[in-house]
Amino acid sequence: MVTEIDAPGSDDRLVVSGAAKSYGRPGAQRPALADVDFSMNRGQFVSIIGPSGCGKSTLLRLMAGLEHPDTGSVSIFGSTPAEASAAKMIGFMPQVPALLPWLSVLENVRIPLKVNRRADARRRELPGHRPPGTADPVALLTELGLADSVRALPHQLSGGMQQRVAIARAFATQADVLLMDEPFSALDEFTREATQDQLLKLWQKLVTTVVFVTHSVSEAVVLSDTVVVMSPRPGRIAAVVPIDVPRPRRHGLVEAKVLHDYQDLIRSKLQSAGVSSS
Ligand SMILES: Nc1ncnc2c1ncn2[C@@H]1O[C@H](COP(=O)(O)OP(=O)(O)OP(=O)(O)O)[C@@H](O)[C@H]1O
Repeated sequence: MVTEIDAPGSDDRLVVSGAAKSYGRPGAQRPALADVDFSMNRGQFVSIIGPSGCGKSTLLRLMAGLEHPDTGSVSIFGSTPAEASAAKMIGFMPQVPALLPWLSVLENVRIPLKVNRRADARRRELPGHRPPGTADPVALLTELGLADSVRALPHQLSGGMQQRVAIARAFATQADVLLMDEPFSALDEFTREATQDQLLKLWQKLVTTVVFVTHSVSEAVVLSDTVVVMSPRPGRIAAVVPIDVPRPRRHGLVEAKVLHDYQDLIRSKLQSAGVSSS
């Protein structure tokens, strides 16, 4: 059964159906993911939360086409992850910013724009794609508060600033879906909250679909339309929690209380799934 995260729509959904994945040599394989089903609509911000080792990154890699499920399938708006990846429909943001140290901030953001024409042509041929396009790197960096740092080298920036450069780079190609693997886990709380706000502003402005892996219950609640709770290894979808709170979510005591209630709900779902603490 596919867990619907929102109302169904034709090719405008990202769908994972019955995906299972094991690692290890034949005869000694250990399952990492078992029978994962869900679907989400274009433009949603969905977070995946679960205990360490439950397969969150594996699931993201299946969506990115970096690995293949042993059984089941993944559809990115009607295309396979391999097709979507070749057509640059997918942006991937890892835990570490992975900036090229010899290039300036601006040059780092421009890297994915040196996309060959073949990728643009492929994107036009696929169903459910956005028209190939780019966001202006300087405008993105300005939006992220880095207008004065465009000529700086990565080592001259703080960790939070480097992560913002990586966000700008991820948004630069206007990918249809951004897959983000714990991008803020190394940031201090203050920087993390500021960076979350900036990510949300760009997400709303550029109308991108985001799948965001995190260990943080509060981060998942404040960012997401829907939080997907995974059980311990082998990972399954234990619960899908829509966060029905208007945006922006940071202001006002009433909203803060609602957000805390959602955090409690997700913690209880994690406990029911067999996670001892979060
Ligand atoms: N390439 C691999 N080879 C062998 N085992 C792997 C490989 N990749 C992941 N695993 C195992 O699969 C399981 C799921 O890993 P994964 O990194 O997806 O979990 P995770 O939920 O993202 O963990 P964390 O929250 O700690 O980052 C883990 O037990 C991990 O050791």
